[in-house]
Amino acid sequence: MTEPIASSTISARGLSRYFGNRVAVREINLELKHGEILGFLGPNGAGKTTTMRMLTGNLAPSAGSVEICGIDLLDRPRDAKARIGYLPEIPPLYRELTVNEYLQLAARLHRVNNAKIRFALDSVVQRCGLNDTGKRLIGSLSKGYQQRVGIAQAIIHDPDVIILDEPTVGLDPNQIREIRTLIRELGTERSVILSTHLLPEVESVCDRVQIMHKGSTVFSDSVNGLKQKGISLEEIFMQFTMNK
Ligand SMILES: Nc1ncnc2c1ncn2[C@@H]1O[C@H](COP(=O)(O)OP(=O)(O)OP(=O)(O)O)[C@@H](O)[C@H]1O
Repeated sequence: MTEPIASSTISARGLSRYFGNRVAVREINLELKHGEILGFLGPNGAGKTTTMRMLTGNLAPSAGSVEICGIDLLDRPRDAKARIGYLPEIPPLYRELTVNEYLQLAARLHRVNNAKIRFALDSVVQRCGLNDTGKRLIGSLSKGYQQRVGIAQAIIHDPDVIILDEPTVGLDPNQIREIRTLIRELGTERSVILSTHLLPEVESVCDRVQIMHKGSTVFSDSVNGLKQKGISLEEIFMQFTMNK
């Protein structure tokens, strides 16, 4: 089937999620284009992970819609999900597999054509700096390298949208820098949503920022726009999320 030409890679409208009577996410709108990196911020419990799980088709919304490259995620989940790569907060790694075994498995799960698996694997290994680790057990790798493997599984099927939930948590400053560089590279040709509690990370890597608080979007702007106004992200974050 010919896909519609979509200007947005990801577009969420009125996305809400209730757990029993409690509202975790309330009427979120979110839009991203090719080559944009969005910093997704909010205090603990704001609803970021719940939103990202809905955007990736891992949690059904109570209301609202999500389109990935113009494809409705609820109507055509398989086609829409083929265009999304997701690194959850706890990366879905199998410690007892080697890096190569795991990435081959990830490629199959993402339905990469058998004839293209070798190429896909070589390309993510190169891209994520995993050369020389192919035969090592994932459980024996440092946390930084495990995180690279987590990102590699998220991009092995060459998705248009990459969603990363706190990808630098627990890493040392050198590892953080390396992962940031990788995210910047990925963001030049795809759309990336980056959830993080590190505000300097957003200022250095992202084009736009969206802040959630108590389930709702409370702020959204371009990072350059903030810089031009001479306002730091920390001031904005505190203004919109403290004592409210
Ligand atoms: N499966 C669930 N059942 C009940 N409540 C849930 C469930 N998942 C999330 N919640 C609630 O939804 C709200 C939003 O949680 P969520 O994990 O999305 O926040 P978050 O912004 O990602 O937080 P953090 O920064 O701590 O990861 C919280 O009040 C949380 O307790």
